[in-house]
Amino acid sequence: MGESNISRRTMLGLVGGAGVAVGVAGTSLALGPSGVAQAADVSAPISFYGTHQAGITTPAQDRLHFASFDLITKSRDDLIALLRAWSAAAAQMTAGHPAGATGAVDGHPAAPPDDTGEALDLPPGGLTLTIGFGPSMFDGRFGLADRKPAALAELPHFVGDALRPEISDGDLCVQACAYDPQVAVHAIRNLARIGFGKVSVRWSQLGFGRTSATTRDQVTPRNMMGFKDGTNNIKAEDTQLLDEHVWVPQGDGPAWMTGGSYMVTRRIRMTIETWDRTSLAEQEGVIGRTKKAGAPMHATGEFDELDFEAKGPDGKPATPMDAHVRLAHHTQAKGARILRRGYNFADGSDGLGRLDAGLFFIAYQRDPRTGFVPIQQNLGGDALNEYIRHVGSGLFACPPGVAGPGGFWGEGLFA
Ligand SMILES: C=CC1=C(C)c2cc3[nH]c(cc4nc(cc5[nH]c(cc1n2)c(C)c5CCC(=O)O)C(CCC(=O)O)=C4C)c(C)c3C=C
Ligand SMILES: [Fe+2]
Repeated sequence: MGESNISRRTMLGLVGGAGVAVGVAGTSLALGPSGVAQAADVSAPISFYGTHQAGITTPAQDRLHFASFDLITKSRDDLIALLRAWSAAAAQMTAGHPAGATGAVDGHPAAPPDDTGEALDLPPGGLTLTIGFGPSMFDGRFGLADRKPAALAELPHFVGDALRPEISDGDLCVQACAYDPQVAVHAIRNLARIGFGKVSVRWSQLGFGRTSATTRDQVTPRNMMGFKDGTNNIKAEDTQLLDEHVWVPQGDGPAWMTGGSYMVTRRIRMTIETWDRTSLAEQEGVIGRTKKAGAPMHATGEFDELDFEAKGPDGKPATPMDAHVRLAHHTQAKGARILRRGYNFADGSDGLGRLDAGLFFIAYQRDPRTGFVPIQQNLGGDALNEYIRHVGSGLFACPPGVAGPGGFWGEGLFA
C-alpha cells in the first residue's frame, strides 16, 4: 500500500446534506427529528463485496455522480475484461485506495499514472459503486440475447413523457454515491478511463442532495420543492418488504440476477419558477403532505399513517384525490412498492432565464413491470404533473454483489 493510500484512509471527513452537521474526527453528527444526534462515519469505507451490491439499501449518501455508458467494442472478451478491471478498481476505490497497481504517483514516471489522483488525501467518503446492465447490452453483440431478463422489457410511454434520447438509456451504468462529490466524480472518471476504447460515456448526472432516506436512522431530506422526500420509502430495516419488492429471488428470471435488483432512473425537470409562485396550501395539496413536518394532511407527525379516508374540516378528502402521495401509494397502485434513492440536481440555465433543476429519480425494485410501471401509470393523473416533466429515462438490471476478491460484476451472466 502506497503512502497516498494511508493518508486517504485517515483523513477526516465532513458530511453535508439535511440536518445540522458537525464534523468530528471522521464522523458527522446530524440532528435527527427527535434532536438526538446521529453519527454517520464518513471516513468508514463501505464494503464493495457482499450478497447484494452496495448503493441500494446502504445509507444514501449526500452526493451522486451517475454515468451511463455505450459499449463501443463488439467483443464479448473485451466486455468481460472490462467488468473484471472495473470490479477490481471499484474494490480499491471504495476502500479508499487509488485505482490500479501503482495508483496515482507510484508508477513509472514515463507512464501515465494508473489513477488520476484527485482523490488522493481524501477519505473513502462512504463511496459505493453500483453497476447496471441496460436492455441494449442484450441485443446480440455479445452473445447475451438469450440471457436477457423479461423484467428488462422496454418501459411503456407515460403521460407527459418528453424523453430526450441523448440523456436516456445506455448499455451499462454506474451509480457512484459518496459524501464528497470529488470522491464520486473521481470514481466515475477512473472507470471511464479504464474503459477507454471499450466504452464511451453516453450521459452523466451529478446530484447534490439525496432525496431519500434508506435507513430508519437517517433524517428525511428535502427535495427542490422544499418537501421532505423519502418518508414512506422502503428502508434497510424492512427486510420482508425488501425480499418481496426489491431483491430478485431465486427462480424469478435468469439465475444470474438472483440477489440483484432492477433500477429505473428518470431525470425529472421541475418548473420551480411556477412552483415558487404557488401558494403553500396548493403545494401541500399537490404533494398530499404538510411542508413543515412532512406529515399527512390529517395528522401532525411525519411518520403518522396516511389515511386516505380522512376528511378535512370542509368535509372533503384531507388528502386530495389527485395528490401525489395518494396516487403513488401501494394501496392505490396495484400493490407496487419501490425503494427510492434519488438526488436533487441543478444544471445551470435552460436558456430561457430559468434554472434547469429537478429530481434525478432512482428506484430499485424486483421487477419494474410490477414496481415503477404501475406507479408511474397511476401518476398520469398526478396534480404534480403541472410542475414537472420527465426528460430522461434509464432501465438497468443490477446483478447481485461480488462475493469476494477475484470475482467480478455480472460474473454469473457469462457462466
Ligand atoms: C413512479 C414513481 C415516482 C416518481 C416518478 C416520483 C416523483 C416525485 N416524487 C416527488 C416528491 C415526493 N414523493 C413522495 C412520495 C412518494 N413518491 C413515490 C413515487 C414516485 N415519485 C412513492 C412510491 C411515494 C411514497 C408514497 C407512500 O407510500 O406514501 C413524497 C412524500 C414523502 C415520502 O413518502 O417520500 C414527496 C414529497 C417529486 C417532487 C417527484 C418528481 C419530481
Ligand atoms: Fe414521489
